[in-house]
Amino acid sequence: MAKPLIQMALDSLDFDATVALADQVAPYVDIFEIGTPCIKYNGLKLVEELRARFPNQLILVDLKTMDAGEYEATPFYAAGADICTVLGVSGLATIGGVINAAKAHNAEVQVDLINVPNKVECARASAEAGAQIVGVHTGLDAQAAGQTPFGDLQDISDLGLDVRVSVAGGIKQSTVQQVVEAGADIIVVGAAIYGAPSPAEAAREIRELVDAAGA
Ligand SMILES: O=C([C@H](O)CO)[C@H](O)[C@H](O)COP(=O)(O)O
Repeated sequence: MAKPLIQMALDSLDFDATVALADQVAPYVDIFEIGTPCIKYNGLKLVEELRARFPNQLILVDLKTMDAGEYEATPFYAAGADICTVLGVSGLATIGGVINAAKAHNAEVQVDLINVPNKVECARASAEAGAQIVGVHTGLDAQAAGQTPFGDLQDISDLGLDVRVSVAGGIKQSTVQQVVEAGADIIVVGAAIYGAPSPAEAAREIRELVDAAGA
């Protein structure tokens, strides 16, 4: 099994603070996620900036597309995104549109299972449609209501689909081992890094934990 990748969620609205945070944690992360509020606020310019600064990290743009898949995703791939997200609840027509846009740019698609009622069915259909990643995701609002992604992660990774499985939703140092053991290929961490007194130190700890758990 390949070592899981670490995805840092950049969830600030501030352009310069986002770039500065990315600089601090770059040695420890594999993927920069431009979070949904951040990409809505800052747009393509931030994708271009991070693409130019970080040739060694993948860039995921968390569009959470709900309609007009190909039309919405195309400029973000053209600006340098390696991965864009589309909502599982959008349906296969929209997911297929984002897959078309990704193919045209030799890039990838993540289907976000957030709030999907039948996650197993959606993950299967997304894999069959050609998505490369499915994301098990407990959003910030659901986390505030006490939910976690752990049960869903196990259900989706147990399917053994030909996709990578990403997990997001309040992952922190104490839950890294659990999600690696449950089969996560991509571990998304936001608040546990950007909310730490030293984001670089928190990212370094997460890197060590992921590498140790995946060894
Ligand atoms: O995707 C996210 C959320 O929907 C806002 O865009 C977060 O980036 C993701 O949940 C990771 O952040 P944490 O849950 O704080 O680790």
